[in-house]
Amino acid sequence: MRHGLPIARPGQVVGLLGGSFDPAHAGHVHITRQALARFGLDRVWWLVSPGNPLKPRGPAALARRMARARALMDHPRVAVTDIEAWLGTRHTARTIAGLQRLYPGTRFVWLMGADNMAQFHRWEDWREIAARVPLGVIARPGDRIAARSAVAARVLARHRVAPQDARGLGRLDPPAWAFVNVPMHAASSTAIRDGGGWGAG
Ligand SMILES: Nc1ncnc2c1ncn2[C@@H]1O[C@H](COP(=O)(O)OP(=O)(O)OP(=O)(O)O)[C@@H](O)[C@H]1O
Ligand SMILES: O=C(O)c1ccc[n+]([C@@H]2O[C@H](COP(=O)([O-])O)[C@@H](O)[C@H]2O)c1
Repeated sequence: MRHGLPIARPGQVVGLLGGSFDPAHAGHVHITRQALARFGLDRVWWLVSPGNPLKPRGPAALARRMARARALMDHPRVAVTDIEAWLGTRHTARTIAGLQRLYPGTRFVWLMGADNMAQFHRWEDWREIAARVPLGVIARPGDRIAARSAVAARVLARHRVAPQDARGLGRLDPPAWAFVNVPMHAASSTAIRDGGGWGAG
């Protein structure tokens, strides 16, 4: 897959890691590897966003972010994609609806760091997202408690899957979500931008 859509075989479980990736960093690579193992995923697709609808400042050019992400994420079961630009979506609910139409036999899991779980109730149609796909939430320094006490975590409390059962997450019918307390990685795009640029990972 270079440009356009990646291939998924029917029945595969594909984790979707949406992000600004402005720029991609070692934390993204770390959580991707953790997600493959802990959530029993066959594949992970990075969805490099045209722009987070909640972030006031637009990110760097998509082509530049894609190039950086592809240079960094080198794994046979991971694809770096610009699917949202291709679909013309930037709201996750619409992206997932589009992917489910395009890949009717594929099971998707939405992946996110604990910081995004804490904000999840502010996303457009977040309840629809939780009704469409299981959610795999990964620990992030400083945000573990916020994620587990988040509005969405409370609303979805009875659908939470124990961490030891998270490997089967992709085979469950939504709503279902799991929080996994993996070894954490402190990298962040903000820190890289504040540090003066995209030179370091
Ligand atoms: N170090 C990390 N640990 C856990 N999750 C992470 C980490 N870095 C990024 N993520 C998750 O990856 C996804 C995409 O993150 P994003 O591209 O916004 O990177 P970021 O470092 O959070 O960027 P920014 O600092 O600009 O907000 C989000 O779900 C985010 O929670
Ligand atoms: O759909 C929304 O309303 C929405 C609001 C905030 C963030 N998101 C998505 O969350 C993912 C992570 O965003 P970011 O900027 O934290 O990397 C990315 O795929 C965004 O499109 C989606």
